[in-house]
Amino acid sequence: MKKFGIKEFRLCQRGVINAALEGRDIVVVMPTGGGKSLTYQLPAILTSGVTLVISPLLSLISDQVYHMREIDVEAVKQTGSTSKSEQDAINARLGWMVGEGGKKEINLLYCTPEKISKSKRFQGILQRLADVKRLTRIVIDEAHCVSQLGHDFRPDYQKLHILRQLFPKVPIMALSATCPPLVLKDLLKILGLKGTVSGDAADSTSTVYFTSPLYRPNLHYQVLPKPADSNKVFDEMTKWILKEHRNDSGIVYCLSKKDTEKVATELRKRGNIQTGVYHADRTDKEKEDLHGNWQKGKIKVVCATIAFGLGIDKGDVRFVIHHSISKSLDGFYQESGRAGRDGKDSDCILYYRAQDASTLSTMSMTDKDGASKLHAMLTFAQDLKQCRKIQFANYFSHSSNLSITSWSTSDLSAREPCGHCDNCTRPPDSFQWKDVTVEAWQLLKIVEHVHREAGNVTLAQVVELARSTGKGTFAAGGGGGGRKRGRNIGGWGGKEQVELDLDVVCGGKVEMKKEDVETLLVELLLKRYLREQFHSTAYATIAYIQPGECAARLTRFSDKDSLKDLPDGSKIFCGIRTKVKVTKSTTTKKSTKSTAKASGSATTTAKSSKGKGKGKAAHSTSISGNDDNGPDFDSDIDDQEDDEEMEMDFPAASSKRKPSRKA
Ligand SMILES: Nc1ncnc2c1ncn2[C@@H]1O[C@H](COP(=O)(O)OP(=O)(O)OP(=O)(O)O)[C@@H](O)[C@H]1O
Repeated sequence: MKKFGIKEFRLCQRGVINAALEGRDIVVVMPTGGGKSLTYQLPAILTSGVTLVISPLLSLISDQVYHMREIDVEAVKQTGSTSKSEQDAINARLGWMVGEGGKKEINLLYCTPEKISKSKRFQGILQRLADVKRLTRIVIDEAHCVSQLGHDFRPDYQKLHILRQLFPKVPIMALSATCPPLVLKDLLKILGLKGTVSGDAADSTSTVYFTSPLYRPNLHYQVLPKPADSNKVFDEMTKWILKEHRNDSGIVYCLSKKDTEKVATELRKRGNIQTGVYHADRTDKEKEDLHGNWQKGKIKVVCATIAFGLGIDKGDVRFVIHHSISKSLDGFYQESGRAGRDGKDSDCILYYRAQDASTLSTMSMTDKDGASKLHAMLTFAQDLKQCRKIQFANYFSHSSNLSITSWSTSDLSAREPCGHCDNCTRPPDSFQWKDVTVEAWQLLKIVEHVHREAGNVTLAQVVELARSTGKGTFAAGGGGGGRKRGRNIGGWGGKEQVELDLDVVCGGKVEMKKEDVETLLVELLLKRYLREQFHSTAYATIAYIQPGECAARLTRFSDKDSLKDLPDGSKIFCGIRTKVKVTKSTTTKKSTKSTAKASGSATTTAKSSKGKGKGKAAHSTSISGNDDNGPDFDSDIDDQEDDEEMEMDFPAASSKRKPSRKA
């Protein structure tokens, strides 16, 4: 333990290590940063022979090998990018281990799944080691990747079923941070493992299953309002970092490659913060340099897309900021979970502006269950009342069938509030739980009217219309699907600017701040009073707002006054921020004031919607994989040529797929 610099075991580490030393098949599900690596690294140096570790990413493998060598553990890697001479040297050492030995034994042999499935030569070497009982155990990191039911399916992981066939006597250890019951069942089947028993009731043949609480009390969650003006966002982010984490390491997750560059530049410019950039278009050399400089502390804050992170072994990340919401709560949990892996207090900050919902929804529309996943993320971001821990627990117990008890710790049950997230510490007068039935009715009447006139409006345009004084206009004739659908003005595709008289349509202007109207619109989308209709042009995909299946519950009323008699259960309530928010410095346990105001415009990908209203208000998003504004789903997978066969690039996995280019 001294070698690894740790004083005591965490969570179920001791149990896993003992089971590994007994040569059992094991499945370990521990949260990100829980300390899974130690559970095979320690047994690897306590037993003779080689521990084979299969890992999905080259960067993760390099990181692990680097750290092991730093503490004098004999770790090597065999991937498609390992040079021929290095491979020969490693193979020679493995050959000695099969024979008399005599040279320094290899403890840990890291490789990619491709190396196993595609290199017969490598399989042959492992076979010889197994024959003489020198292949001590096989570790499969991120093991949920074997299952198509999980969110990170990798076809080459599925081919790992050959391990049990080739090496039936070598124990297998499958590690994951996210393994819902169905994925676990699939994983056991694919890897040829027997049914599971828990660590404390382990009979001698079953697979031993260890799981740890998913709740990490050292992570302090806050959702901060994202200002409309992107310069204000940069100002506030800079101030926050300098005040709370001046010399700490952190990550800022951004939606697009372009955003990562911009955020890095602005933080450097405004606060002299040592930033680095990571996304799929960076060269291997640039990525490697960044890793090195980040580990050494020369770079403090990495501004990155989600391509950065899986398996990054840096314990002292004191904060993770999301510049925009993630596409799912699963993604957000994983990304923010890269903070505080050393167990110390760390901050997870989400900058949220309701209008970002439009950007994200166009990006998620091609994903399987994209809309429902995004809705869960939005529900989390909009919620100003319920403890973040309880929200996570509820979400994961429903979406993944994970037992609610996964969120219990020895001193806190899953249903008890954490006491330190923004919602637990929010001063009661900083937000109002407001009856907004009248405003909701007004917005629905506007959307209904536009729809009836065969018009198309985006979320931003509804906000503009609702708050306009006098008469607003919208573009009709775009095939909005209403009664007057197909209205063709001035030839093919022509559109007519139609006036909307707020007094007539909904009894006047909506008396709410812009950002509150945005928030209410998202609330109405989440509650199915509104729905989104996607429209693809040659340049972008646009999310238009239309009446949803529940709209008639309110639109059946012809005037505001009739709403007064609605029972409370039929009214619409929404959490509205009322004044300057007090944020807590979770690391220093001090209180600090955020100057954030809940106003704002999307800083994301607004493109001209070509004739849809006035370009400024139209909110649309490109989902082209080549577009620099697009999301970044690359990962540093092993795609180098192997000694015998080409290790193919991973075909697009469900959640890592680059969205198809819209022609
Ligand atoms: N018992 C312990 N005490 C203190 N620190 C520990 C302990 N075990 C592990 N760590 C540290 O915790 C950090 C995270 O460990 P590790 O990389 O193994 O997490 P993980 O579970 O593999 O996470 P991920 O799912 O992100 O890969 C590392 O910096 C590691 O050194």
